[in-house]
Amino acid sequence: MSSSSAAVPKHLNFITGNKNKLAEVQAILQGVIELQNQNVDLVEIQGTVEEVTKDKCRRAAEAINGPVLVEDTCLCFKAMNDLPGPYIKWFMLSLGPLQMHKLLEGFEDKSAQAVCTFGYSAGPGHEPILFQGRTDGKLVQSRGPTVFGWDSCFEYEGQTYAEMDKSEKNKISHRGKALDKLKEWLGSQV
Ligand SMILES: O=P(O)(O)OP(=O)(O)OP(=O)(O)OC[C@H]1O[C@@H](n2cnc3c(O)ncnc32)[C@H](O)[C@@H]1O
Ligand SMILES: [Mg+2]
Repeated sequence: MSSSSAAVPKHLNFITGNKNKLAEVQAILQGVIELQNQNVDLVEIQGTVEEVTKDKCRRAAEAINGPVLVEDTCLCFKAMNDLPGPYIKWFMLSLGPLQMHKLLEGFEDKSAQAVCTFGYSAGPGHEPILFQGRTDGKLVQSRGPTVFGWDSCFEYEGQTYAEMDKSEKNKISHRGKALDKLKEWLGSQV
């Protein structure tokens, strides 16, 4: 039997191999809930971001045999009907942040949307619950430190994510917005 209902967790076990993601999630959830981390290499299927995150969450719950939090991040270009979306990681690995803007060179519309989807499962057999945040911006030539993924080529209100202070990014970011929803859910559980 599959169920999403479960008591509110005392801590969250965030399964990710991405240190930069982990650092942001730790900063945003500080003082809200205790965060643990395990790095499990999870297969990521093809599909919509919701399908990818749910599947990732189920696999993580089975691998750990317990409650898990996972997250999948997309970068969607309007001119490309939302591609690369969940496949942005492979474009990042292949092009890197310095060449990413070339993807939209032939298009006038540089609009991009960053999408972050967290999935929480209370354990194997428990249906994942999703929390999603979206931030609109545009794809630009890299500006700022190239520390985290495509931060230096995603511009939001005149600044790239990489040019912002971390705390500033976390306030308006796709991840910050998704975690606002997770916090609201945690607060609503008794
Ligand atoms: O283990 P997981 O959590 O899956 O970590 P990952 O690095 O594989 O992450 P994703 O599958 O979600 O792929 C998203 C890609 O986008 C990058 N990314 C994620 N969040 C980002 C952010 O806030 N700013 C810039 N790049 C980001 C990340 O480095 C990946 O290349
Ligand atoms: Mg991944």
